[in-house]
Amino acid sequence: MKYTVILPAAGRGKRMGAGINKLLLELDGVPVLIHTLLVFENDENCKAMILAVNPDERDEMEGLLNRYKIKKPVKFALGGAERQQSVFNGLKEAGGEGLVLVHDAARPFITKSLIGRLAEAAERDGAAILAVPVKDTVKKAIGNHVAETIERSSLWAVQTPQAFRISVLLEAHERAGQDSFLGTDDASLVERLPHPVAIVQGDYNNIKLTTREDLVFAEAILRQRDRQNI
Ligand SMILES: Nc1ccn([C@@H]2O[C@H](COP(=O)(O)OP(=O)(O)OP(=O)(O)O)[C@@H](O)[C@H]2O)c(=O)n1
Ligand SMILES: C[C@](O)(CO)[C@H](O)COP(=O)(O)O
Repeated sequence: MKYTVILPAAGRGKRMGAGINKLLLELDGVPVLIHTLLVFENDENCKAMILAVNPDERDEMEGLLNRYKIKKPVKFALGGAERQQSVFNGLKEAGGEGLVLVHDAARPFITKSLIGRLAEAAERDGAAILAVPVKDTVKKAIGNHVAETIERSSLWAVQTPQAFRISVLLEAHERAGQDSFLGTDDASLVERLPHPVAIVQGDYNNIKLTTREDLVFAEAILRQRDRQNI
């Protein structure tokens, strides 16, 4: 099933500490942003991309799209102070019906097969997310002492893309705005409608480049893919 993908790309990469938007850092000589966009460029089910960007980075990003010959339709939306606002601004450019995916541009290791499985689930249930079982024990703290250990068997580490029927996501963002609710992912806005959200098994390689250590993992993933000719 065909979809439009919204790619929030307007963060400032504070935790990466590179002094620039981490999406402009290069992996194997190619900007992180382009690694991510090429997956959607090469997915025949992707109809169009909507990139939420910082105004001061738009020209540079547009130049990268031309340099790396991104041919699919790309619309630009205004990045917001929060990821949620960036996504909402992108959503307003997505048209009113069909399937929309929201994918962190900082997750360059997404694959067509994961996207396909996710889109199928969202087509069926109206909303679906990629997630992987948590591997560490997770605890709640009060100050720097343990308050509670969370039962791990039902915990998932959530990834993107997250996929939705456009009408569902639009209602969720509008409701969150009315309630001044700020979520760290789009699914949390849909859950509170309430609307069911399906979980689709993701991949531990589908990491979000957040801190410097992630760049080391990223280079290792690229080397592994080169060896496997992915
Ligand atoms: N106001 C924001 C914040 C984030 N993002 C995007 O949302 C994705 C996930 O955000 P995150 O990993 O937190 O990126 P940054 O906000 O750049 O990181 P930091 O919080 O360390 O500054 C990234 O592709 C980022 O560019 C965005 O479009 N608009
Ligand atoms: C959307 C997300 O990638 C799901 O894990 C995550 O919540 C984004 O968090 P960030 O702090 O905006 O990177």
